[in-house]
Amino acid sequence: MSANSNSTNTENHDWAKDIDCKNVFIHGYCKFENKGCYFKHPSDDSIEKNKETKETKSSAPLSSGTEEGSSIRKKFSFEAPSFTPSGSVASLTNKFSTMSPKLDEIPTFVPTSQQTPKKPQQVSAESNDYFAPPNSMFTPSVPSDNSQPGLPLSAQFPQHGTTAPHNVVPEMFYAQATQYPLNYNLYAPPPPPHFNLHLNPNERTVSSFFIDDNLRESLQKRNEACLQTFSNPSIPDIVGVYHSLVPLNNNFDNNSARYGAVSHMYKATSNKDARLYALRRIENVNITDKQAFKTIKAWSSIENSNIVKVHEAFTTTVFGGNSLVVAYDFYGNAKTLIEIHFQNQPELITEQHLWSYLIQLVNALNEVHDKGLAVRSIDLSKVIVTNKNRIKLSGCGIVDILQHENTEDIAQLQKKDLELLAKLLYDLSITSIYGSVSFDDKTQDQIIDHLKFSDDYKATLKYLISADFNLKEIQTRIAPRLLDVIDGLQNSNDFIESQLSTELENARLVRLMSKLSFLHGRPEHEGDPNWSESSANYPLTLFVDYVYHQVDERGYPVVDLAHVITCLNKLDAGIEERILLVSKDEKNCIIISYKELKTLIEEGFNELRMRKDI
Ligand SMILES: Nc1ncnc2c1ncn2[C@@H]1O[C@H](COP(=O)(O)OP(=O)(O)OP(=O)(O)O)[C@@H](O)[C@H]1O
Repeated sequence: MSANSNSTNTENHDWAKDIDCKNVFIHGYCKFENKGCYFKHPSDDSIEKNKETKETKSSAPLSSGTEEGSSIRKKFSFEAPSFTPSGSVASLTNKFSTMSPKLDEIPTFVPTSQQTPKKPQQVSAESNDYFAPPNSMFTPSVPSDNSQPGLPLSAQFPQHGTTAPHNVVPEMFYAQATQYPLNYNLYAPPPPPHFNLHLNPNERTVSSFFIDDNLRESLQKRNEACLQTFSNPSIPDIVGVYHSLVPLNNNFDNNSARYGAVSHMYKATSNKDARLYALRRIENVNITDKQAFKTIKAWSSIENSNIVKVHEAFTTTVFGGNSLVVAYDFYGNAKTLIEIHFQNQPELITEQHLWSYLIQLVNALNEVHDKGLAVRSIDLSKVIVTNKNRIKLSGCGIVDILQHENTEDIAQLQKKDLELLAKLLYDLSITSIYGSVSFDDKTQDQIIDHLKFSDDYKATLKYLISADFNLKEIQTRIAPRLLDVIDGLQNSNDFIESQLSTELENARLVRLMSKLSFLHGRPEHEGDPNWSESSANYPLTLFVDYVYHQVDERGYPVVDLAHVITCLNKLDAGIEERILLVSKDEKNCIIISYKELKTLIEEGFNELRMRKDI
């Protein structure tokens, strides 16, 4: 019964004639119209019009090809830019139409996967009509400056976590819902800290059982970089004892010639020990004198945490023309200081960074100079960052080979190292005031005065650029700061160790779960008296139900990871605690300790392994 029609005919209802009928608003029509409802109804004409519109909308599928579909998508593209099931677009549209539809007129929601797949159109950066299947890695984006035609594949195709170039045909992503290695972007980030549950001291969240998200992501990226493969006819299959070369240069400016010749970096696998190595190749160098390699032995004997270890150097013609190749330790996903602090999304340089870099570089130089060598290539592009704030000199030994005829005194070369160190620190420091201070007509000392760092740091930097310092003196100067760096390193070490210990537990549990899975539910155990309800092994079946198959009082599955992990931990430890195991039909009931269960598993698993020998 319409609320609107409750009034009697004797009353004057003129006051209602300009007020829209709520039935039309709620149901789309008023069944009391012309039957006593005094409120305003839309004219018959407009109802017909609306009906027609609704029918067209619900019958025409909103495919990417229809004009209507694309106009609707454009209209709402800022709300749902990536993936909008057509049904929900239609219902949104209906919501915005003058007249709301009846419930049964709202088009049914059809998930995209059930529709006949349509060939996606070429995506252009100008268009907002993105197609991004759920779980895909494809994120439409404005092209990155690096994406140029003609570049090697690795440069053109997005790495995980980076944006895709705009001219990618999404077809290839269409078929790739699942990929290996995993797309770590699919891991949901933890909620903001203020959403965290207030836990009692004895309670833990599920994430606390596993490795920290950021650490896991960075390790995965590193593994992914190690597993990366590349195939291109321009790269030889085998170089010396190395094969499976993958170019590492993100910078395709072949004119950059820091060694006076064009250089390339590759990841490669050694045929000798199957380990990964970083090969630096210098193009077009003709070295015939064996004496050129005389320092390589000394370089390869250096083992320092701030120097990338040198392994060997040789010349080759497999790239076409003469090339010098030097093999180094490989660090997955390492970035140069330029890449970290000047490119893409540059990391802001803080005083903490600068002290830490200075201390690490002094450590590296100390070792090199003690061995009677000089680095001769300290440059922002020749220092790699292998972990947070952890840097290493990456191009050692090359200049010695390329300039073997240079007869300069080693003391002179070592002094130049110090100048290069000072220049590197100065270049990094002044980036913090780029744009805010004009460098014209200013001496380096005056520019340093503008830095927003501590007086201590500014004084040290001025001392470094005075070009009149030696390594021992600088070591004394930076000594007080060493404690901060050591503190940071120890904290990071403790953190990583604690994370490692959580993974250690997981590995233990995986072993245990594997043993359980080997035993439980084996088809050949069906009808086997050793696994019947009266057998000694029966508690294992009940235990698996107890751990994984519990239901709550309403019959819903209990999905409680904490329960699973607690039970498995107790089982692995084989403690004396006893549990009550009840069969599904509640007819059997067993009280058993974790210790006894553990013995059953061990015996069952050993028996399984022995079976083939019998
Ligand atoms: N030992 C290594 N292990 C892993 N990656 C490395 C190693 N040495 C360098 N890289 C990486 O290889 C890439 C190219 O290094 P390279 O030194 O050629 O830098 P660049 O900026 O291209 O220098 P240049 O302009 O001299 O070519 C960088 O991303 C760098 O982080």
